[in-house]
Amino acid sequence: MNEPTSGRIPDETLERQLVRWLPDRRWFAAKGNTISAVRILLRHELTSVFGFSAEHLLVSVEFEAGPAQVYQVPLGFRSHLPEDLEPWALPDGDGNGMIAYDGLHDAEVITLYADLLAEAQGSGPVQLKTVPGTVIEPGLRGRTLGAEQSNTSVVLGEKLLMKIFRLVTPGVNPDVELHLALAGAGSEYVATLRAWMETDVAGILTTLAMVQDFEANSADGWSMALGSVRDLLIEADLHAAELGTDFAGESHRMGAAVAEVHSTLARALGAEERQVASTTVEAMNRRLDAATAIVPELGEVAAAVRDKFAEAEALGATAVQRIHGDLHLGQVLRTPERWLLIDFEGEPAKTLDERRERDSPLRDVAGMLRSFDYAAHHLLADSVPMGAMGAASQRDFRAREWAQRNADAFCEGYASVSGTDPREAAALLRAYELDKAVYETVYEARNRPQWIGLPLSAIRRLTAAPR
Ligand SMILES: Nc1ncnc2c1ncn2[C@@H]1O[C@H](COP(=O)(O)OP(=O)(O)O)[C@@H](O)[C@H]1O
Ligand SMILES: O=P(O)(O)O[C@H]1O[C@H](CO)[C@@H](O[C@H]2O[C@H](CO)[C@@H](O)[C@H](O)[C@H]2O)[C@H](O)[C@H]1O
Repeated sequence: MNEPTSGRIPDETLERQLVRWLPDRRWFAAKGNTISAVRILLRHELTSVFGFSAEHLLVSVEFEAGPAQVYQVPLGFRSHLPEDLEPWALPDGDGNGMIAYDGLHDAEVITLYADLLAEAQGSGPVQLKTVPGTVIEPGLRGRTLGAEQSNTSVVLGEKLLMKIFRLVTPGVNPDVELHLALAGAGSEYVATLRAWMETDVAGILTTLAMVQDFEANSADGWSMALGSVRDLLIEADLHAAELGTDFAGESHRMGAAVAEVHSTLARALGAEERQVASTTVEAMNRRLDAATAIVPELGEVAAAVRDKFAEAEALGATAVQRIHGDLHLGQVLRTPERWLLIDFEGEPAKTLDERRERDSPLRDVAGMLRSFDYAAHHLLADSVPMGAMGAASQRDFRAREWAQRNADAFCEGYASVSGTDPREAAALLRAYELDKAVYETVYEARNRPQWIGLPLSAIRRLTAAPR
């Protein structure tokens, strides 16, 4: 290690700064809960030279109500903060002449992680594991990848993507677990896993980050779908099928890719039959109750939603296996060759045990159908007042047509690989769509309140559908 810096910000000061800084982070998963305290669990120095240092932090965040959560907060410290890092500074800075900031927005800090990867070793309690056969060249320069989402992803030398999990749940992250299983089975439909980072949290080996090939020439499904919808809304006299940017062919291929991944996961990790009533529907009703306490508008539709959940019980038993768990258009990447699925973490709001449970592949299909609905309507949601969202305007009609056309194409693509069309289990598929839309109302209430009309309209439409 190099010469130590003059000042190290004391733990208590950093903890106080984090109480004020964390709630506004995009990746802070406990929006709506008031933080009562932040406690540093791990504070490990990665480097320290005069005027600059970097530390890897794990903090426990305690709330006025509800269980504590662990977050990962790599920090940089500088005596003078360059302008581009100012937005990432923690408030009330200048502890001991140093200013703390989010290290994952500083190329110099990110590059420290790239160096650890190249050495294929960790630093102190932070351990790195490379997949056998992986050699990572030294000197890869780091940069933050675009907008933050549930986690923070950085690109190393335009070759590797390192995703640093923010909310850390003790245990092996399903993103690493499922990527390993899929790679082991030779799946072509995921980016190749190269390494991961782990540490011990309360005696449990816990994933901190994962590293996979960066698909530089890819586009994400959400941007591609929006391009198609935008063209449709400009030319609202045309049907979706008449557009040069019709998306149905891509949706068909995407459905086929999802079915391939499901079949590989079932082969690699097993599948079984489960009763729909006592497992799936019970859990959906519990989730609806919890969501209604947060989004009061759900109270008006809760009985109708429950009726639709009950219709799914008629199926008796259904096959369950490991699935993606939070599939939407932002979780698929189109490379020049094929669609890839990314981000196998499952829904951020679920516990690790829930995310690792076997579930019906129809949950993933429903996730994508919900996403077609979002893509079709969100440009309208930004321009039309929420009260008027259901208005039968020409553009609204076209948007619905687009969502239906792509949902059908996706299901047909899925059936072309699996041999079974997901629409055959219509009641269960609808129940999963409703369950997802209920989850989305909570997600939107907490993250993007201006979008809450999207899932609420969908719930009204899905509950009005005939048996
Ligand atoms: N292997 C990859 N190559 C290129 N871009 C990727 C890759 N994996 C993810 N991305 C991009 O990074 C973004 C964040 O990835 P994701 O795994 O969804 O993170 P989060 O858990 O934060 O939602 C995605 O929207 C996608 O565009
Ligand atoms: O951060 P993640 O990608 O793990 O997922 C969370 O955020 C998503 C939004 O970024 C959210 O997805 C919802 O909005 C999408 C459009 O932005 C839409 O395509 C999805 O269908 C809709 O569910 C996702 O639910 C949430 O878990």
